[in-house]
Amino acid sequence: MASSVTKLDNTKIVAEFLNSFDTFLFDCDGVLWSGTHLLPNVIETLDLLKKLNKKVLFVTNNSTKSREEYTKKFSNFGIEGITKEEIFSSSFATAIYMKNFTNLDSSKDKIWVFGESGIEKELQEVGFTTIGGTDPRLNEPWDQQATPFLPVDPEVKCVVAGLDQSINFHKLCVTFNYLKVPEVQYVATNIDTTFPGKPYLQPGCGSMINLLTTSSGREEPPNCGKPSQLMLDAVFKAYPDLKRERCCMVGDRLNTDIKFGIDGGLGGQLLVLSGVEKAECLTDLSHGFELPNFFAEKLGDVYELYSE
Ligand SMILES: O=C(O)[C@H](O)[C@H](O)COP(=O)(O)O
Ligand SMILES: [Mg+2]
Repeated sequence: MASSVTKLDNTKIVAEFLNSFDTFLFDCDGVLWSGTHLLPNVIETLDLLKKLNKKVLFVTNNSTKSREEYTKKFSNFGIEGITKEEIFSSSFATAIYMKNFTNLDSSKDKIWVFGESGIEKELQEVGFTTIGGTDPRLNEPWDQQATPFLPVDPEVKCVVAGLDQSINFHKLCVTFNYLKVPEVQYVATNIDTTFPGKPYLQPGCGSMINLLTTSSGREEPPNCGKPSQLMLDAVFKAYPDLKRERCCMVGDRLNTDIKFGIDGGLGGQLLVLSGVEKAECLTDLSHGFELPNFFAEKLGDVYELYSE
C-alpha cells in the first residue's frame, strides 16, 4: 500500500517521477483515449518519454481488438510506430491462457466466443477454431426454431467471453446454452464492470460476464486480464531485461490497473483521473483497494509540467 499518494502537479515532482522509472506500461481506455476521443497531450507525452529513452508498452483489458488491430487504432489516433510486440491485450492474454493453461486440444476442441474480433483473431493465431463471436448470423433476431447455432456443437469445449459492443439476446441465449453444458469450460477476458466513454461511462465486459454467470448458474470464470498477472508475465517474458522496480504502471482503475502494478511488484503506479476513477477514491478508502504512489488529472499533465 502506498504510504502517501503524490500528485504530479509541478515540474520538480514530474522530473523526479520520470527519473524513477525506465519503463512505462500504459493502460489504454481512460488513459490514452476515451472511446473515439484521444485525451489531451497524450502524443506529446509519449514522444517526450521516447526522447528520454524510456521504454513504452501498452497493457489493455479491452479484448475487442487483436494486437494487430490495435496498431491501426494507435495509428488512426496519430500515435505512430507502435508495433504489435509493444501491445498486450486481454484477448492476447486469453489466447495464452487457452493454449498454455487449459487441457484443450486446439486441433479438435472448438471455442464459442462471446465478444468481438480481437478474441477470435488471437485465439485463431494460437491455433484454435472459434465459432460465434462476430458471425453475422448472430445479428438476426433471436428465434429458437430458426437459429443456426442450436443445438450446441459438441466439439465446443470452452466459452470465452469478453466485451461485446453489439451485444444482443441471440448472442446471450446461445452462449447461455453452451454454459449450461457442465463439461464446457468458461473463461473471461477481463472483469472491468464499466467501460469509459466520452462523456458517458458504459457497461463494461465485467457486467456482461456477470449476466452470463448469473443466468447460467456457473461459477465466476477465471479472468485473463488485469489484475491477473498473466499479462505481466507475458510482458516480462517478451522483455526479460526489464527491472520491475524501474517499471511504472499507468492506469485509470484501482481494481485492475493499479492492483496489477502493485501485485506485480512494479516500482510505481500512476493513477490518472481521466477515466473511471475520480479523486474521491484517494480519500474515501471504502473501496478497499490499494492506492497508487502517484496520481494526476490526466496523462498529458506529464508533458504539460515537464521542462528540460
Ligand atoms: O469493459 C472493458 O472491457 C473495459 O472497460 C475496457 O476495455 C478496459 O480497457 P483498458 O482500460 O484496460 O484499456
Ligand atoms: Mg482503462
